[in-house]
Amino acid sequence: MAKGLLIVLSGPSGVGKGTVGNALRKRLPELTYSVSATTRQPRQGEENGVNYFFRTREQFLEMIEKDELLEYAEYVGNYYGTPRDFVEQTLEQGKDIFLEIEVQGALKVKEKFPEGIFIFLLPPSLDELKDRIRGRGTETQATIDHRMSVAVDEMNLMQHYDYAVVNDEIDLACKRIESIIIAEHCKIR
Ligand SMILES: Nc1ncnc2c1ncn2[C@@H]1O[C@H](COP(=O)(O)OP(=O)(O)OP(=O)(O)O)[C@@H](O)[C@H]1O
Ligand SMILES: Nc1nc2c(ncn2[C@@H]2O[C@H](COP(=O)(O)O)[C@@H](O)[C@H]2O)c(=O)[nH]1
Repeated sequence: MAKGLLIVLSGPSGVGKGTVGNALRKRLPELTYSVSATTRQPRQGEENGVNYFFRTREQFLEMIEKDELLEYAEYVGNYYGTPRDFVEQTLEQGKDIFLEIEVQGALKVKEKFPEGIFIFLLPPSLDELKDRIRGRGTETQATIDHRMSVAVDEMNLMQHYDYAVVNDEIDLACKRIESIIIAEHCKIR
């Protein structure tokens, strides 16, 4: 059986990865979505095992030690990582899997799965990016400033990706990503 496609959506904080990812879930229910582990505190409304597996720092370090993560990164003071078994089993079953992760982690996945599809989500402008992080109302001013300074470095790594998609409008960004996935399925490998 042919393996599924590994699709990675990445880009700076606040660009809309989660929003676009959620919209894609409705449009593409046949995709399997990876749930990450993190040491950050849950935001209001977030559920353990649905949005993230919320873990203590000790539990996360144990996952690293046991090699249970496909990749992990320390991002703005917290750890985030992709549980390995779920990704590998999904691909083996011939199903596509979708990861929504930050840039350092995406580049580590690329080293292990160069055949994956790496999509960089871009904001229409840096001012709009800042407005989106601030508008979400989940971060302190210090975290917003930190995430914005990381964002500038992250944008410089876009060249390592296969596709750049501008998230100007959620619906358009989803259509662009859907088109990429359809085209990748038609590719002669
Ligand atoms: N196309 C868009 N137009 C306007 N606002 C948007 C758009 N996409 C997302 N947003 C808004 O921007 C904010 C950030 O979006 P979201 O949380 O999805 O970003 P993210 O990239 O997942 O962030 P993080 O990496 O910090 O988790 C949210 O308030 C969301 O509603
Ligand atoms: N390298 C990884 N990055 C991840 C993973 N899961 C989520 N993320 C990214 O972290 C930042 C911050 O997320 P937030 O929920 O605190 O706003 C964001 O860019 C996520 O995409 C992961 O498993 N590995």
